[in-house]
Amino acid sequence: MDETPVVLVTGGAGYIGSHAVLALQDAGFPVVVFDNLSTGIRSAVPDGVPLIEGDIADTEHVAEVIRGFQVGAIMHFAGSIVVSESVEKPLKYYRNNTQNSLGLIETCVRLGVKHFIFSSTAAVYGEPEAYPIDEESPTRPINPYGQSKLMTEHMLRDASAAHGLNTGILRYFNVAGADPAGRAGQNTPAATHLIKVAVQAALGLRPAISVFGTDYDTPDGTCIRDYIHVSDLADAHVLALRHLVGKGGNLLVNCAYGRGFSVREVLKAVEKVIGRPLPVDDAPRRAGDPPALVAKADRIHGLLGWKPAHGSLEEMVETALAWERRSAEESKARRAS
Ligand SMILES: NC(=O)c1ccc[n+]([C@@H]2O[C@H](COP(=O)([O-])OP(=O)(O)OC[C@H]3O[C@@H](n4cnc5c(N)ncnc54)[C@H](O)[C@@H]3O)[C@@H](O)[C@H]2O)c1
Ligand SMILES: O=c1ccn([C@@H]2O[C@H](COP(=O)(O)OP(=O)(O)O[C@H]3O[C@H](CO)[C@@H](O)[C@H](O)[C@H]3O)[C@@H](O)[C@H]2O)c(=O)[nH]1
Repeated sequence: MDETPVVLVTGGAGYIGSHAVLALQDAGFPVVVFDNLSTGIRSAVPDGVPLIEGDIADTEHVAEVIRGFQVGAIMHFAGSIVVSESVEKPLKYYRNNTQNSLGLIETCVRLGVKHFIFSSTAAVYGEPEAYPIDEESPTRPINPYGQSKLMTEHMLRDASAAHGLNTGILRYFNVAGADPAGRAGQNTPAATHLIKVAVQAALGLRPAISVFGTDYDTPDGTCIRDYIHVSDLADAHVLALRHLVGKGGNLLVNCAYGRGFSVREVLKAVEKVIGRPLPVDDAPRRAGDPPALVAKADRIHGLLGWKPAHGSLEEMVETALAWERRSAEESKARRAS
């Protein structure tokens, strides 16, 4: 058994994928990144890691890379990720998240790649009837993004049963923060994520931050989410891969800490870190947003022995802020030269 197979990371030039690449490297796995750079950036891929620029829709290109690098495992991060956009452009999401995943899964089965780890999402749960949400909670997505991901989960489950593919389905809750050592962060300039937008507003890179919806049925009227630090999430991927390599089979886990913060609580944490008020305005609800998503996260601890190391909201804000500040300084220096 090859205990450290070569890992093909689709979407490895993106936010979470680039942190997973670092975690894989730190753990001694050889890595290849495959990315079309639609939202990812070249510089997010560490020196020495091959970056193959291509689209996962091009299954022959993917197959060539799998053969060429003798890939033994896939971590599939590539996808379209903005919930509200998925409501406006659902077919983009079914194409990029569902159809392109189908092509990738088929290619893996055809070429005998043994392990497949998939970036799924809390959005598969829709508007849960009970909290906290465990992995057996009903999956009834309320937006095309969540639906497009759930369909991929089903394909993986069935492909595993029929073809013996080992699968790890990781349902991420809200991912935030940046590598504490400053090696990676969230680069997407048009990112829509709350903590990213808030730290950009804190640095004056945006005029203000809007609170989308203040009339939800939650204690302060704003949406509640279970935020997870991206480096803890990246570590969970390495543990999931080791689990599949060692034991085979299938894994379905929530990736979260099991506690929720409202939008207003997050903005307060940012204000505490920067030591002054943020420019905040109240705005209408955003399409496709469920009021609350908070996980039961016992399974990931039990099955993988996962021990989060960066769980405080302050650390998520601080690392995101440090990354944003550095990126802003670097682009200022580039413009000046
Ligand atoms: N960010 C979150 O809070 C969150 C939560 C749950 C699940 N996820 C999932 O995690 C994964 C990574 O998300 P992220 O936040 O890093 O997003 P991201 O946009 O930073 O990364 C996605 C990467 O995939 C690449 N890509 C997209 N389509 C591609 C294609 N057809 N072929 C090749 N490359 C392609 C992009 O260039 C980018 O580098 C996504 O699948 C997303 O659905 C993210
Ligand atoms: O400028 C902003 C940005 C966000 N929000 C609110 O903050 C919460 C979190 O939003 P955001 O950070 O955009 O994340 P989500 O829409 O919850 O989606 C993220 O988390 C999901 C899992 O819970 C993943 O599936 C998605 O890919 C990922 O984008 C929501 O209530 C938003 O309405 C604001 O009020 N103002």
